[in-house]
Amino acid sequence: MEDKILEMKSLIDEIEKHNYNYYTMDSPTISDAQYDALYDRLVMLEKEAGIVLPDSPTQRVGGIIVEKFEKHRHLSKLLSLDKCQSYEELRSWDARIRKLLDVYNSETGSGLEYPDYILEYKFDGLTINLTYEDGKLVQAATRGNGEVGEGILPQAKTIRNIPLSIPYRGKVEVQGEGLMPLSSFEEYNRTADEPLKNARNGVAGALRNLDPGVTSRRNLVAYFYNVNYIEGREFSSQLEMLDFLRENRLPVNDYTKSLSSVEDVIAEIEKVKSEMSSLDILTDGMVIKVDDVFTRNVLGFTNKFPRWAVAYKFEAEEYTTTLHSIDWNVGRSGKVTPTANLEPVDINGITVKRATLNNWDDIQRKRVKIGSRVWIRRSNDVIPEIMGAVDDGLEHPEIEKPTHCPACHSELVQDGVHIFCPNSLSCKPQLVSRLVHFASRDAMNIEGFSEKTAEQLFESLNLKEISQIYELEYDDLVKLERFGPKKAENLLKSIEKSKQVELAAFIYSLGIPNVGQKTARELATKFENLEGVMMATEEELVGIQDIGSIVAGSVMEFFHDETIHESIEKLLSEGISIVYSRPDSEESIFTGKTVVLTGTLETMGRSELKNIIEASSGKVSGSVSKKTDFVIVGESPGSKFEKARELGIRVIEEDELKEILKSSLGE
Ligand SMILES: NC(=O)c1ccc[n+]([C@@H]2O[C@H](COP(=O)([O-])OP(=O)(O)OC[C@H]3O[C@@H](n4cnc5c(N)ncnc54)[C@H](O)[C@@H]3O)[C@@H](O)[C@H]2O)c1
Ligand SMILES: [Zn+2]
Repeated sequence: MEDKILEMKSLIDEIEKHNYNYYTMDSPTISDAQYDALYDRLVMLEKEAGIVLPDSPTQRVGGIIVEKFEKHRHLSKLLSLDKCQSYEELRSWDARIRKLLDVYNSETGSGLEYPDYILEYKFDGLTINLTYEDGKLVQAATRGNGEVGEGILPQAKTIRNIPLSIPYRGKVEVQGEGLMPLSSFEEYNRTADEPLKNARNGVAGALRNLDPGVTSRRNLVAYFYNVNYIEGREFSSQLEMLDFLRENRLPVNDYTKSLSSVEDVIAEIEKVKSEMSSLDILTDGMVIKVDDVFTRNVLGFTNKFPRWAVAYKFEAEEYTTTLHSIDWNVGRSGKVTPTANLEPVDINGITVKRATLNNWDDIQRKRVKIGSRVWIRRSNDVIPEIMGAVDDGLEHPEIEKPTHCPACHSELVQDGVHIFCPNSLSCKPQLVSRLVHFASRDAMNIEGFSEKTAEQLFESLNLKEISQIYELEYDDLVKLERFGPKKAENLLKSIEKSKQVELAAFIYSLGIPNVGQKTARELATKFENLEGVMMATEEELVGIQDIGSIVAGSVMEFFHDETIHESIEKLLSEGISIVYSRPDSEESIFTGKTVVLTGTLETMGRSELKNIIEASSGKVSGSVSKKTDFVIVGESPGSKFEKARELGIRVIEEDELKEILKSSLGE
């Protein structure tokens, strides 16, 4: 008995910790199946011991409500659902209901019939409870702890199929589920700088985000399935309730099935199960509800679940396998990250041999060791993630934290939770992936520049700096292995072609940390020229829709670096010319004029200024003559400055230049 209570206490602590991670932080650290195993064990112990400790999670719904949201007390408690995972359990649930009704009938002398069941999808998203008053949407809330939820009205309003007003005038609360369609999820991840792990995290993170702009960009949908509270109206069945929802233009999923026995329910589940994977929304099972409301009232509730409904959960798409070893790899930014080598396991026809772990802290937190059995979750075709280790009671060797770079053996440095190889100048994987990124299709688009090519250039031609790509010569290339005259020529041609580049692609090619293609495009649209991006202030940056302080910080820090300025300058002097696609930015005071540059400008390189002037059809000339219209003067100018004064040519100093550029580029 003592032992049981001790185990219950430790399970309660552990489950509470997972509840917090799951419901409050939206970032579970173990799989649902693992969680359910802990939970079921606790339920079993409570049954065996006949004791329920006062703080047991089996007596409560949901998680902790965070302060940052306004609180909303639900007009009627939002419950969880009892669950079953096999048809056997489903049959006993049905038998229990029939027994309860038999007892009711014999005690009251009524002739209540065995119920019809309504089958619905079990949507796997985040519960939303909407409050309408006088036909107006006045609140939206999460389930929270069942009694009090978090007010997320501005966030919910971004969901396009939620009506802001309904015909029904009485006070009403309707319950449904917010979901991120898989198509939105894929679309989002295609361009996101920080991809979402799965659609469920996508919706929870979006609705519980203080910035409704974030919610809006995730393109969520919602489906409603319950009238939780209503004034001035009663329903006699679930079907009638669903009709009410539809009449009030609340989105109700097309799938609802009415069935008259548990065997019919099972047959129907078998049928829909096979079609589930083609749905655009996540479902993790089916919900079976007694249709008749009077019968529901007879059956009643436990403190956590209605007795008249149950969730049939599909087997989770989670698998276990053995972790053999960890590879540490160096990325473009020098970040050293772990990849696990696994005993191959088949997941829906795909053989999985490798999985990610985020960093060393993540390995510790998940208690993953060499030889552990680990849970992996397939997250929409990307390389699967390790969710945690199975506690098998065995001692396994720890995974060691690397101290030296696996590629160049430099001593590693820790920055926050990540470790980095500081040798950015000659650490091969860093350079190779930087070259590959630079040449990639969405960046400079140098056709035929593969990873293999980058490695060859690094190894055989000692190519260490990106600008050296533009100094490659036919004679160098042709003698490389796997290269012949044709291939050498083609590569040179595509290198030449890449010199005309759009601003967004050029920004992307620089590989600024946290700046993906999408952010690069936004920067290009906002600033319209490279100089603007390089000089951007924090205020200007965070003013852009999708840019927060982290990305803004990355951009500023990147351009703060003198060596970055030099390498950009080098690229431009190799003949890279940025195509400014905004047509009206071409008209400026330089249009049709001849300009001479002298001295050093603080804020931009010469080649860049030359590009800007040429983009507005101006000409840059090397010497001052009577034909010169302007002389732009920087720090320590040469004799051209004097000549300009002699000839009375208009001199533009840097401060004035900035003003001109700002106004001519339509700031
Ligand atoms: N991995 C973890 O750390 C962790 C932690 C806590 C919870 N969990 C997971 O969450 C589960 C428990 O969560 P829960 O209490 O939210 O229960 P649940 O998600 O299993 O089911 C109840 C909820 O289903 C929703 N639902 C979807 N479709 C519905 C429909 N058609 N009709 C009625 N309701 C519908 C409702 O919002 C309801 O509140 C656990 O079994 C576990 O899988 C995981
Ligand atoms: Zn290194």
